[in-house]
Amino acid sequence: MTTTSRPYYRHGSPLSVFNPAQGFAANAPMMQRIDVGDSSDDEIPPPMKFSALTRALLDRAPQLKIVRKSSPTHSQTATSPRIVSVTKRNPSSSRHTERYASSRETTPALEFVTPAPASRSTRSSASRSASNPSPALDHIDHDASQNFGASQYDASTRHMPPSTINKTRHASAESSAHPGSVRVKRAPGAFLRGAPVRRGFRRRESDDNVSPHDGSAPLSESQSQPDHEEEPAYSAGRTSRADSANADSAAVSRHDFARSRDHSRDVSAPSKRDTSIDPHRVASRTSTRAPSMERPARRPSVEPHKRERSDSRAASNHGEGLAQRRASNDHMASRPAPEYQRQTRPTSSAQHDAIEDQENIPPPTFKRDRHHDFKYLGKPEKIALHSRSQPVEETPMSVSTHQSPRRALTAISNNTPVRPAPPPPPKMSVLDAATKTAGASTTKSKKRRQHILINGKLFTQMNKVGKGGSSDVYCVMAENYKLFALKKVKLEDCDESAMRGFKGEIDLLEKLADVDRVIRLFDWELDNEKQILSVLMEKGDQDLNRILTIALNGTDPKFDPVLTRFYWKEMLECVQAVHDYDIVHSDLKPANFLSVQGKLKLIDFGIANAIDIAHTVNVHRDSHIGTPNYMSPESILDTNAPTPGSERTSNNGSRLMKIGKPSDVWSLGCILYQMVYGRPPFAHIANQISRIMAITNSKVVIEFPDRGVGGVTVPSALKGTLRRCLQRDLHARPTVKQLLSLSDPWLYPDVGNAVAMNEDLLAQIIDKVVERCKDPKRGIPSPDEVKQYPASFMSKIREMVERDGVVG
Ligand SMILES: Nc1ncnc2c1ncn2[C@@H]1O[C@H](COP(=O)(O)OP(=O)(O)OP(=O)(O)O)[C@@H](O)[C@H]1O
Repeated sequence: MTTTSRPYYRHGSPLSVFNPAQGFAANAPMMQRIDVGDSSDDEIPPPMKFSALTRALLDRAPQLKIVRKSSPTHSQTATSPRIVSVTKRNPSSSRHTERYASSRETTPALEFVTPAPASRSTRSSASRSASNPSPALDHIDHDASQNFGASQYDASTRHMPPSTINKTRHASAESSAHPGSVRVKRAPGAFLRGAPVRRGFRRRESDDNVSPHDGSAPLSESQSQPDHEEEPAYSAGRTSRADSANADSAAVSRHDFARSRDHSRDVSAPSKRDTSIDPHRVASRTSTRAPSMERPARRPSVEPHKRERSDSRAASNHGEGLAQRRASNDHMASRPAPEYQRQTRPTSSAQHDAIEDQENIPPPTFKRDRHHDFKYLGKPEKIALHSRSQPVEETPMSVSTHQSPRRALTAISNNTPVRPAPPPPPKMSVLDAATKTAGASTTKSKKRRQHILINGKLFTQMNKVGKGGSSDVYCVMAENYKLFALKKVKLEDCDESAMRGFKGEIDLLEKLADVDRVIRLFDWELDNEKQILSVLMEKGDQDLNRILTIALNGTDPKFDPVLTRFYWKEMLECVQAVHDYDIVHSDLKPANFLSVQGKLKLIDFGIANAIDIAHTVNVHRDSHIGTPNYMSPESILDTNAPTPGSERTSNNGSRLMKIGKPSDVWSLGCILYQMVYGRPPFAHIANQISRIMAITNSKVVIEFPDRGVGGVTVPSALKGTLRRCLQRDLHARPTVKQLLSLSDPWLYPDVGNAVAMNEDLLAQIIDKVVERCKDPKRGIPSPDEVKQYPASFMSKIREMVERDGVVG
């Protein structure tokens, strides 16, 4: 799309009324707003009347050109020469050559330079001719631009290759075809009112952007960059374009035009290209733009002084403008061609004529099918509805449906109430939220990460692993990442006996430091200020109480002889280790056996003591002793039945009792009983006092059922071990050393010549003996023969076990 000054008015054309004699100047805004680029320009003008001299020259020359140069008074305006070229060979083409004078005629003969009438800025539908498949029209376009003298062009046009004009226009006109052209209604009534009636105008993107792939002539750098040149308000060298814009935004009447001109600065909407030039300015305009002007319409008018300034800027900023054009060209080239630009262009003259004929029908701007319209423009329907809701007649601005959704939304938001504020952003990042621990866990986490110094060595306190009657046990990590157990004993509530007990425990642990079956003591520290005794020990995995709880309280618990035997032997090993040091633990219970890497170890020597020569030891017990389930009768009797005046009362009032190694054996027997039957021997007695009385009362018989947990048969050897350990007579109890001996049938059932026996096997043996006795031939067996029977039967049973794997 381009604008050229055309001094020629068709005879009889409504535009002919605008001549200087009638007060209309070529540069009058109204004139600039008139776009004669419509197809009406293509009408064949009436034949010209030539003088005699002219006709003589025409007769002489094979071809004649009449060039009308602008008059001096109009030369400063954008007045272009009018070149009339007459070609003899093809008279019919005069129609076109009259519109687009060509200097490339191969045989120019004569040229008449005639003063051009008052020029008017017109918007030439050069693209139409450029898009015309006719080669003649193509070169005519080019030549026409070449013939425009420098003085006749504004500054911007001067720097632009002539083809720019054609290129700019042809793509839009051809690709968008009917809806995009400027329409000047030539209704007689409208012209009588003094101005052509603008039926509608659509400025499309294709007017400014030329797709390099739309099949037209190759684009030069300038050709593809008319945008910055065309905007008078924001870039230099846009006079031509500004004229075009003025024409685009033609008002219906002079009154309308004047109004639009008065408010041109305020109400003019920048074209879409403006956003690429200065988004801020566009945004500011958008904010003040009336709803009807939300579309980037062309300026209704451009004041003359502004155009002059644009012209001067065009000259000085040509280099900059060129760079902008290049950048814009790259940008536009990278943009996908809109759908309408990909429309099939007519290639035949018939098609071209069909397009030309469309000017005679009402412009489709106001009667176009909505869906078709926006399919054609590639715009959302919502935007189209909004845009078209603005009646053209009520605004001096041209209303176009060509607007970006962004602009439409902006305008809508300006007219809508303030939207509710969005929800506040999250106060913390996703990572913070994911890693955050809230509430008590945070406190615990901080405590876990507490650093502790024990005799100058730094440890990191971690989780708590156990809790006793007077202490808490934590897992701590040394600087070498090894884990230890730290037992923290609160001494503030402890009396002297308790303090003595803790001191005795440390002494014993230091004494048993080399004993593998005793938890190892590494270090200890007494904090007198905080009254805390810290004991750093080897860390165990879990105590036997937890192991038994899991095994006995699980689903379908069953007595497991193998596992029981294993832990029984482990416990014996631990107790044997301390008994070897003549130390009585005196508080054996499952919780004091700790599993460390599969091996049980003893902990909690708080009331343990070295034994005296009499194999008894004075043990100080206070009230904090827990459940009596594992307490031996002698320890209970001594505790519960002190004899007045006896030595069983200590100086500080605590109970004093003499207990020895047999007491630990009783306690071991209680633990074994629990493993077989699921509970200690007297745990079924709910009342605590009754339970203690039952333990000490020799008349209360301890039951040893044949079936253990889950109905599993309890081996006789196991029951034998239980019966021996749980004797109230401490002297009758076996020692730990005996329980560990290879002769123990429970711990070592297959040791020696012993074989497993059951009732079936025994019945077979008895049947054999009876049969032998009933044999009349052999008679009653002799005494010597009877003496051989045991060895004979044992041999056969072993053979049977080895052969069949089972007895019987
Ligand atoms: N070295 C250790 N490694 C792992 N856990 C331990 C360790 N020492 C103790 N525990 C856990 O802590 C619990 C209490 O320990 P301990 O019996 O020594 O404390 P206590 O205050 O003496 O208890 P009690 O009231 O029986 O005298 C144990 O049952 C065990 O689960």
